[in-house]
Amino acid sequence: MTIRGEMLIGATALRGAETEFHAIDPATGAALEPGFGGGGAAEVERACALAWEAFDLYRETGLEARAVFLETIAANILAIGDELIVRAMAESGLPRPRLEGERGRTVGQLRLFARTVREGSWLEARIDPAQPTRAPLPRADLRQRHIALGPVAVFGASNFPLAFSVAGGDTASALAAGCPVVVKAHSAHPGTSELIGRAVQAAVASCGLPEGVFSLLFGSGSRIGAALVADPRVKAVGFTGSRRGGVSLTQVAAARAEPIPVYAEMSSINPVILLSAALAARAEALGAGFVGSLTMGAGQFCTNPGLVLALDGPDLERFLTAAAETLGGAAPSTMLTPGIHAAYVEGVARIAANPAVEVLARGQQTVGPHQCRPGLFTSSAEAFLSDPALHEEIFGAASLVIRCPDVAALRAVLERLEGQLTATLHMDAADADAVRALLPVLERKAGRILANGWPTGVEVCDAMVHGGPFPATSDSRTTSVGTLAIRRFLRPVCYQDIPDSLLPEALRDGNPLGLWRRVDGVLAAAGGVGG
Ligand SMILES: NC(=O)C1=CN([C@@H]2O[C@H](COP(=O)(O)OP(=O)(O)OC[C@H]3O[C@@H](n4cnc5c(N)ncnc54)[C@H](OP(=O)(O)O)[C@@H]3O)[C@@H](O)[C@H]2O)C=CC1
Ligand SMILES: O=C(O)CCC(=O)C(=O)O
Repeated sequence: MTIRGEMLIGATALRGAETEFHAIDPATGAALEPGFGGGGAAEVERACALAWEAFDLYRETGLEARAVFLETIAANILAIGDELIVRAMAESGLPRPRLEGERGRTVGQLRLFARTVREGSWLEARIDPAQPTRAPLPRADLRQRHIALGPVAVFGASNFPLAFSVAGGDTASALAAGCPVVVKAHSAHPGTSELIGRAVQAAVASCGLPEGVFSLLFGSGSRIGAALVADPRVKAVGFTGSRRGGVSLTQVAAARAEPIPVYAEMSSINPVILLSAALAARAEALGAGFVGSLTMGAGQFCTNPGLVLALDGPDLERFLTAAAETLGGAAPSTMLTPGIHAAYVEGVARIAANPAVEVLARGQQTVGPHQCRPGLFTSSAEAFLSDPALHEEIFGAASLVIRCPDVAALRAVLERLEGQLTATLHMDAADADAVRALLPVLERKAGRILANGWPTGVEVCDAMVHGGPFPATSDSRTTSVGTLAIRRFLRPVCYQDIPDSLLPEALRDGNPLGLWRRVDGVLAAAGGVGG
């Protein structure tokens, strides 16, 4: 497939007339061909108009047809072959095995949403049959299902050019819900975006769907991205990226005549708590395991363990010695973009210059442009509690270990944290009482609580929560990974006394779709109301 530097608007491909830009290979700093033309107001208008035109038709596609569409996107992505991996490597600096794994995750995610669509429980069909003889007042026939919100704007993430980008989790869940999608591609990987975008566009055509189900725009976030979020036909937003970008988009969305939800995944330092018995039993192994998680992918995961908390003492020293030794041998690795690299260098310099912080270890010296040299720092609970600068995420392989004098200080540090995607406990049986005391705090702070593991590497499944209170996300009630993500793009509608022949199939007598439905308070696969 040739990368042409073109945006995809419905069934057409066109070159934007705004400022031309190139992807940069972060491993060399060289500009990659071809150039991409940024889009402008006309392309936003066209993409949104087509999406709106497609909406009513697409949201009522049968469950089987929609599932086949998602599976076709997955097949088309695989059919691109190695060209996709080669281009993504050049645009992101990420290594081949990581990108091959990410492609598998992307395709698996689309197939998982196909299964979810077919199964249909996300429609949450509820039926409260009429009670005409109820006293003192009769009850009407009331039936509820969920419908798609409307066209969704998706912002591709820099750190997952496949799994959180053009056909990533936000797009898969929005399409599964019945929402057309307009993607604002991340400017760091436009070639990868075009390849994937063409795979989606081809699936729209071969599945006979309205062309506006999918469009892909290039250009500046603050112009074309903000214009997309402001467009009245867009009804929700999915975003993964910086706190500043995410907050800015929530403000654009809130300032609209009709405010809309923004599901922005932004910033998290993912505290890891080393409890005393676990630390005593395996401090060295924990130190090595921690550095493995910290340095994976140059630390460019929003689940990266950026903060470690433990009681001060000899066992923590053992952990720190092992971690420092492992980290000291860690090779530098290329970061995603010159901008992300510059932000990392600046963040590390800032924390290293903090008088309350000790530099415990740095990784091997860098040998090429835009490389991340890992860093491990320590400080005290007292310093952490009094200096909000120590709470800030440094995107990359840098982490801060806080020495806590006692459990009360550890708890105070946790209480002071902002919202998190994850919180990790390393514990043994003898730590159970401490865990019991900390769990209520962790539940308030984080979307996912782990025991004896590391937070990087998110499973895509039904039970996953990849979310959390602000600033981990802008809306803690949901997740951006896993099948529950579909809920972000749905809303309930209740049908009162609507004749059976006019009801959506999901709610008709006889249960023609064979759905799990709550009928008169009882959840059942079939049964009640004639089905
Ligand atoms: N939470 C997480 O998982 C991640 C966090 N980050 C953090 O973000 C920093 C920068 O990384 P990056 O990936 O470029 O993230 P950004 O938030 O800068 O960009 C993400 C996307 O949003 C767009 N955008 C940014 N700001 C705005 C805005 N004000 N209005 C509308 N659209 C906007 C960008 O457009 P454009 O193409 O113009 O840049 C891009 O498409 C990192 O150093 C890191 O701190 C990064 C990746 C993931
Ligand atoms: O750790 C993962 O697999 C996912 C992390 C993530 O969502 C992110 O970095 O944006």
